[in-house]
Amino acid sequence: MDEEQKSILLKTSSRFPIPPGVKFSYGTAGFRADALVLESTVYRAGILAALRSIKTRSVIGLMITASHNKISDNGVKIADPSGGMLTQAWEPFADALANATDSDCLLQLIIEFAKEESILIDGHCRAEVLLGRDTRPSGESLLEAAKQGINSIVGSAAIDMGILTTPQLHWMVRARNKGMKASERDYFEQLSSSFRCLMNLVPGECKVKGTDYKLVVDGANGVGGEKLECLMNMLDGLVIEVRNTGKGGGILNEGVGADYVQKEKVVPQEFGSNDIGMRCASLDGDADRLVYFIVPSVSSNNIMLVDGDKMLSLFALFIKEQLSILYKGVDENNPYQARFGVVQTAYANGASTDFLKELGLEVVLTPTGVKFLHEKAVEYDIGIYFEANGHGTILFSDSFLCWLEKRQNELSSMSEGSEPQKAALRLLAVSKLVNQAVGDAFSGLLLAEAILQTLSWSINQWSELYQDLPSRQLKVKVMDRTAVVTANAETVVVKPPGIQEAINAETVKYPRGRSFIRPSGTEDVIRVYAEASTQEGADSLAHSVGKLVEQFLE
Ligand SMILES: CC(=O)N[C@H]1[C@@H](OP(=O)(O)O)O[C@H](CO)[C@@H](O)[C@@H]1O
Ligand SMILES: [Mg+2]
Repeated sequence: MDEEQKSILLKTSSRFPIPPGVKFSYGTAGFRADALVLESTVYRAGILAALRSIKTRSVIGLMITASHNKISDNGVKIADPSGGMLTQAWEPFADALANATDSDCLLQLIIEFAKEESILIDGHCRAEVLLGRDTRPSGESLLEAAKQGINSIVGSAAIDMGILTTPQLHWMVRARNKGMKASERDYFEQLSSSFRCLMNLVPGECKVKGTDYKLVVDGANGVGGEKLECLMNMLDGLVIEVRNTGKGGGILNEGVGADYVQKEKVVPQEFGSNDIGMRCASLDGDADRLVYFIVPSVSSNNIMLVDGDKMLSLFALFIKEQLSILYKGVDENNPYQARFGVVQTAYANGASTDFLKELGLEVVLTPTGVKFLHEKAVEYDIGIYFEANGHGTILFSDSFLCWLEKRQNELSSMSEGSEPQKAALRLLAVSKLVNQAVGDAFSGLLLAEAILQTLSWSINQWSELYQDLPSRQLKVKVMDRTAVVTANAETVVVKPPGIQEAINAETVKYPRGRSFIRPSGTEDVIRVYAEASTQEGADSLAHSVGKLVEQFLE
């Protein structure tokens, strides 16, 4: 590193001193904290993104968002060249950078890391970082900090893509690195044209018309509502009404949004008795999560939730069905045996896991956080992953897609319009509709809508795929959440000693009881999950385990 580069880093970093007494950690989904303490972190994440771009000789993404967190929080996460999350191998460097106490330490860290990773910071390797942010008011000044971080590595370009959903930015990074068109318009085009393709394949007798079949979407008062309004104007065969777009004065994630709806299981604001029985959906603050719900009656505020597990189940069922139709037309000696797998976390409702296994699917568990689920899902030809909260996607391997294209061409010349050919076309359309970089509420929504129409199902039929086991989630505030250490995809606590035995002793008291705890990676809390055969049982188990957390961690 030459002297000029060093002095630029020293000078710019001195403008972003780290706040005293805060420890930053690249958690489940990047750095998150009160926006007031984040400028130095975002500036440093900018440096990291530029270095990652030089190292990988690819375009990198930097997204400023705190998703479902409250509006005063913000956060930053990095998208790798594939469009997926930053490689976990760089997380310790991200932590070290964010916590470096002053400019000299920061410079030293960068020099050492660049040496270790053989990153040549000489101004000749050009770095390119795409920037996106959600609608949080703190986003603009944090964006400026990110730009300064990126620009402090000589030869780097920061490209502001404006206000975006998280999945849009990840999609753009992936598209750029694949040499494809990567504007927001291209993203909307890809989604709307693959949706059109699926809708054109809906059997004639299943086609529904008119506004009776309207979908009502809660936009969480965030970026998702605004962007969905753009997308829906490009869609045929689906009527969407968006509420909580953020324009009506509502506050981001306050009493609205997918996280609120899924965790509290109550009606979001602006929804009520007029919506009884309607198909409703809720996005989270950066539109990478989606859940569906129904308002069942006026008498209570409760909803009937169709969560990520049920979305996963619908998608898995549909894909399995299309594969079996497709294979019917394949030469027995030469079928492509697609490896089809499902990835969930410990938060998946036990009933969903049973359902998926009964379908004959391979189900694996990973720790919470898309980075873990995604990493596992890419091992399959078709890997579906979903968190119960509605974050997930379906990944297709290149080799399977290549075979599928070829097979589709054969089928169209041999038996145009046959069921196997339609199945091939549907699977190809799904691979384009579904964001291959990261979970995307818009992809999920359009796929769910297309499948419901193809099967001619109501949301009630979907919901009845299986009966959720009653569950409850709680958060417990403790002195030090890192005192809880888990293993086996977070299903067992190994520290503090003794707590797992105490949790077991509580759990056995409840029929179909299951409970686990883990430190949150996005909030300063310990999360408690409990499941049992009755709601009272789940509530009481969660409560008792919450008490254990207090006892063991005070
Ligand atoms: C129980 C739960 O919903 N946890 C969420 C939440 O992570 P925590 O580490 O639990 O705070 O935010 C993550 C990022 O959005 C998401 O991936 C994850 O599923
Ligand atoms: Mg989110």
